[in-house]
Amino acid sequence: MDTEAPPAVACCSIRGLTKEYRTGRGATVLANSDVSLDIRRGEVFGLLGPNGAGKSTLVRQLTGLLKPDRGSIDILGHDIVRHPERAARLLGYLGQESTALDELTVSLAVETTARLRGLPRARARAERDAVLAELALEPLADRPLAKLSGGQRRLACFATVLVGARPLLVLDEPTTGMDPVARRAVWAAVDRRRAELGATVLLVTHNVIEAETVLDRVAVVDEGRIIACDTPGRLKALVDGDVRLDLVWREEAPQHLPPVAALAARAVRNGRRWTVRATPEEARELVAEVTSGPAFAALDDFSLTTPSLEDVYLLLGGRHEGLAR
Ligand SMILES: Nc1ncnc2c1ncn2[C@@H]1O[C@H](COP(=O)(O)OP(=O)(O)OP(=O)(O)O)[C@@H](O)[C@H]1O
Repeated sequence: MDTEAPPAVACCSIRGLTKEYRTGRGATVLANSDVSLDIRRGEVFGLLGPNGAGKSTLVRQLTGLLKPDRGSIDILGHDIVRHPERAARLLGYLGQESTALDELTVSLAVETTARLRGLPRARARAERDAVLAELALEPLADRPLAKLSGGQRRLACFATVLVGARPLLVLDEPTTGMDPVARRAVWAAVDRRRAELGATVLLVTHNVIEAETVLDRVAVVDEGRIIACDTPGRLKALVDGDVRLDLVWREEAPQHLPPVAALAARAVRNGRRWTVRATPEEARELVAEVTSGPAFAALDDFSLTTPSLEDVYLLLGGRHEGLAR
C-alpha cells in the first residue's frame, strides 16, 4: 500500500518576481529580486525579515495593488499580474496602514466590508455579529476606528479581513501594537479559518517568536531575496546545539583586554550589543572570561539563550539586526 502523503495543492505560486523602486535622482532600490515561492493550500506561511527586506512589497504585488517589473503570480489558478482585479475576490488583506475605514464605527466597518464583498444584508450582519463576538470586539462596536487605541484599531481591521470568507488571508504584521489577549484572539481566529474553511494564510512578521509559534513554513527574506524557506523546526536545526551569547557593553567594548579582543573577531556587532554563537561549553567559558576579569566592569548586561530563527537568519548571511524577539 502506498502510504506517501498526496502532493500538496498549491494556493499560490510566485516565479521570478522582481520589483525595483525609483527613489529620485536616478537612484533605485531593488525591493524584490527574482523571488520564487510556492504556498500550499491550508498552510500558515510566513515571510520573516528585518525592516526594508521587501516583505510588504511582495504581499502588495500578491494583492494586485502593485505591479511587479517581472515575474508571475498565480493564486488558485488566477494570473494576478494580468488580472490584478481578481485578487480582491480571492484574498482578504490586512495591510500595515488601514486608514480607509477610520471614520466608520467598528460595527459599520465590518458590515460594509462584508457588503462590498458581495454578501446580502442579512448575511453581512450575521457575519459582523459573529466576528465581533469571536474577537471580543462587542464593547467597541459603536466606536469610530479613529477613536480607538492602536491595538484596538488593528484588531477591528483584522475583523474586517475575516468577513466574506476568502480562501487566502494575507496579513502584514497583524498583531503590531496588540496586547497578549488580542494576539491570542487573532491566532485562534486564524486557526479556526484554517480548520473549518481550509483557508491559507500568508503572514508577514519580523517577530521570531511569533514565527516559530504560528507558522507551518517560513521564507526568510533579506535585501529582496529569499535566503531560506522551510519549517521553523528544520531551519532551527541548522543552528542546533549552539547557544547564543548576547553581551551589552556600557560604552565602548574594552577591546584592549585579550578575551574581549578574541570575542570581537567572531561577534556580530551592533553598537554596544555583541552577539556570539557558540557550543554550550564554549559559551560557558566565554561567560566565565567576561564576567570574572576586568571586562565585567564594562558590561551592562549579558544573556545566554537557545537558538531562534534570528540565529538562522544571521547564519544564512542576514546582515541586519532588525528581527524582534
Ligand atoms: N514606494 C516606495 N518607493 C521607493 N522605495 C520603496 C517604496 N516602498 C518600499 N521601498 C523600499 O523598498 C525596500 C523594501 O521595502 P518593504 O516595505 O517591502 O520592506 P518590508 O520588509 O516590508 O519592511 P518593514 O518590515 O519595515 O515593513 C526598502 O528598501 C524600502 O525603502
